[in-house]
Amino acid sequence: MNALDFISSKQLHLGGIDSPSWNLGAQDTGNMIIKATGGGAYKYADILKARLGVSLDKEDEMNCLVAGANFLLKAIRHEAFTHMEGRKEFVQIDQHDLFPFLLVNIGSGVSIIKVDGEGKFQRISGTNVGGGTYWGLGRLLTKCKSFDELLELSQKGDNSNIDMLVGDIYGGMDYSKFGLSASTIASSFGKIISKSEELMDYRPEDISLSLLRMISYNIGQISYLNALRYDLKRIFFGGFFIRGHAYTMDTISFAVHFWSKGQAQAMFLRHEGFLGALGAFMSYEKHGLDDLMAHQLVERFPMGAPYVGGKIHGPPLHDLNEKISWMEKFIQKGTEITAPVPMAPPGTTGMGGFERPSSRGISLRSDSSATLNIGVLHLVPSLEVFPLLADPKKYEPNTIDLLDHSELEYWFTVLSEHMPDLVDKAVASEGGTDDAKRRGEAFAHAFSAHLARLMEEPAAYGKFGLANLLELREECLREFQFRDAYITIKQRENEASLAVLPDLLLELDGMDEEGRLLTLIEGVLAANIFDWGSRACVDLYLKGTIIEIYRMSRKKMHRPWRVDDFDMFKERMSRHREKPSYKRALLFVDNSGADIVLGMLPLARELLRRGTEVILVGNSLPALNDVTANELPEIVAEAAKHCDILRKAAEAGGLLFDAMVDIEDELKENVTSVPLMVVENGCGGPCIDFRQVSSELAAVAKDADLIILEGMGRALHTNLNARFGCDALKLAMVKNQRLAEKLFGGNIYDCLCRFEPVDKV
Ligand SMILES: CC(C)(COP(=O)(O)O)[C@@H](O)C(=O)NCCC(=O)O
Ligand SMILES: [Mn+2]
Repeated sequence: MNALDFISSKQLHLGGIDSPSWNLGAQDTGNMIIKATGGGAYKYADILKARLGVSLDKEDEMNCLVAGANFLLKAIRHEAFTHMEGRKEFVQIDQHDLFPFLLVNIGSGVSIIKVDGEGKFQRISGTNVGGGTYWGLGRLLTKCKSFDELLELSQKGDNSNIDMLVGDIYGGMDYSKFGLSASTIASSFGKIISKSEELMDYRPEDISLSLLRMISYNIGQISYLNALRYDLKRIFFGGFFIRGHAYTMDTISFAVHFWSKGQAQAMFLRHEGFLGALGAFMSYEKHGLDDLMAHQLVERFPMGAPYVGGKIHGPPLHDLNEKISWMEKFIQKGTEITAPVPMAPPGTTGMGGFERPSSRGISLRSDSSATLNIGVLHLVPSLEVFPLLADPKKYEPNTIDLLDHSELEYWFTVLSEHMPDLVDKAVASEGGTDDAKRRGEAFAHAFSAHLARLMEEPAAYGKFGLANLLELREECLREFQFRDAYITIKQRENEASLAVLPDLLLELDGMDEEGRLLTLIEGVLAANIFDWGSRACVDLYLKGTIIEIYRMSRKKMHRPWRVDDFDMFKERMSRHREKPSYKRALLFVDNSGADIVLGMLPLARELLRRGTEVILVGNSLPALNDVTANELPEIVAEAAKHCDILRKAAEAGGLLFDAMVDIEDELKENVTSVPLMVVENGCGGPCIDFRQVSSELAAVAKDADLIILEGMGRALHTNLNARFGCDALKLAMVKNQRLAEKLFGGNIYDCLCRFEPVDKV
């Protein structure tokens, strides 16, 4: 009822109060049909019609379940995971090798479905002993008021008080001939028959645990036997009974593992609670979602649910303050529900039965109470897999695995400590108004709540690497309408760097080719120090001007660098004297200011001078002080004022169309240069995931034979281990002590110049 009031008050069924139908005041819902499935589609049809005027179009439950599962497994990265002894491990299913599989839906009863393809499935078996049995018997035998309460209770139980164990029969010994340990359950609830106690004499915790184990093992066993019948290796479990409950998943996994002797694997789905609803949604005709691919979907984790694509769906709010206070309440709520569920002290779960599935600590808690781990899927049809990845299936962008708790803890601290400075910059970027301050505070709350959630459960958002975490921070800023937190800093640094560019170019032009190439690479590495995302660098900026820091950084460029493939690169660059070494180079640029102006642009100029087409690849959206693709043409235009090579190339690449009004006619006629172009990468964070890049980038990449990745985000945090189908040069200064130690046994400010030719030089 509350939900209906809520929907109706905000007219959500009409698309929200800011939809055109709301503005027109015409709330004609006469023809509005919503696809629905399951028992609820029957139960709530009348009331939905009466309250909202919406009719339900009922879809077959089994069809929907299968369609939902197929969609998730094909379209969502790392949708499936295993859960053994409290450890969640994500599994990447190859969408071309998905079928056949067994889908076990555990609702009140259990359906066991063999899925052979899209719309091709068979209900091969089932059992009437399911979630309803657990809840029904549990309610009778304990005083629990809810299913979740019953589950929570089981975590504090000891089933050896209820179940008859092998050890009870054999005087505490194993029945080793059949591999049955003393703690194996011989008979669920069997111990009760030999005692005279009444129900009230048994602990509800123990009863709940025995029940849960009895039912979960039974389902696991029946499922495995069915998998065996059809020679299926993969079993996916879903349905109301599981609802992300770690202990239930462990028990089922254990049963499948035990009976199959490790041959079959129980898997679970991150979004399993949505199978039916998704399937019903998929049944709309012509929604164009049939051929969705994982690379076109971006999962985001907004904290302020009412912000969707910058629009606010919520009660009629009059000004931003109201939105923020609403949001703050929501965030408050979000933080509360991330508080860990109190756990039973270790050892009290004296489990018998199959060897005790030992879930570790807080991972026993149910995910179902935490709403923050469900992302919002954004369809971005223009995203594509980068065509130059050597093997997209093997590609893993993140170098650091945040599922490693010590890593997560470290980065949690780094990002938390960086928050005050980031909020300062963000607030200043929006004029430092009271409104900006409030949003700054709300942003800090939201991002902290995400961090807390992940600390509590590292796998809460699926397979989440450092790149995702850094992007999440940018998404949070955008969610609170900070368009570009470092805009002023970026502009200031661009100006200062452009002012000294002519001198640098003059110096470079006085060098021979070999010396120049080295100076240029040194220049890129040195200028990569301008990184407002690094704590150490931000501290440095308090001590000197941009140019002073740049000079100091240049002076410290002693070779050999920590990773130093320069000679190999130099050799490759001078291989063909008569024709260009490379036809087309993609330069993945990083920071604004000296980094782009005094580092990457001069390197681009060198490549152009040697006859290589250059494409500068910039971020689609701002992230820290990274230069965006939008900002690049203006920077190039300014630089081109001091340099013929850049000017001609930029003209050839169509970059100077508006910017250069004062080009002389003779120059215009004499466009013989190879082009310099700019494309966006499709990213909104400081790293790059090559499984999802802009189609524009994918298109120009097809003819590229060199890629240069610059900066920590793009060449270290991500892609350090990535292999490409063309030559790759990875350039970065390591601006973090721990990372330098961990990756290279080195120190902060060490440099990486890694050259990875496809054919060895
Ligand atoms: C956010 C960054 C990846 C940006 O580095 P960049 O790509 O600009 O070289 C980097 O600054 C970083 O990892 N910072 C956090 C670690 C620290 O403050 O030491
Ligand atoms: Mn950067």
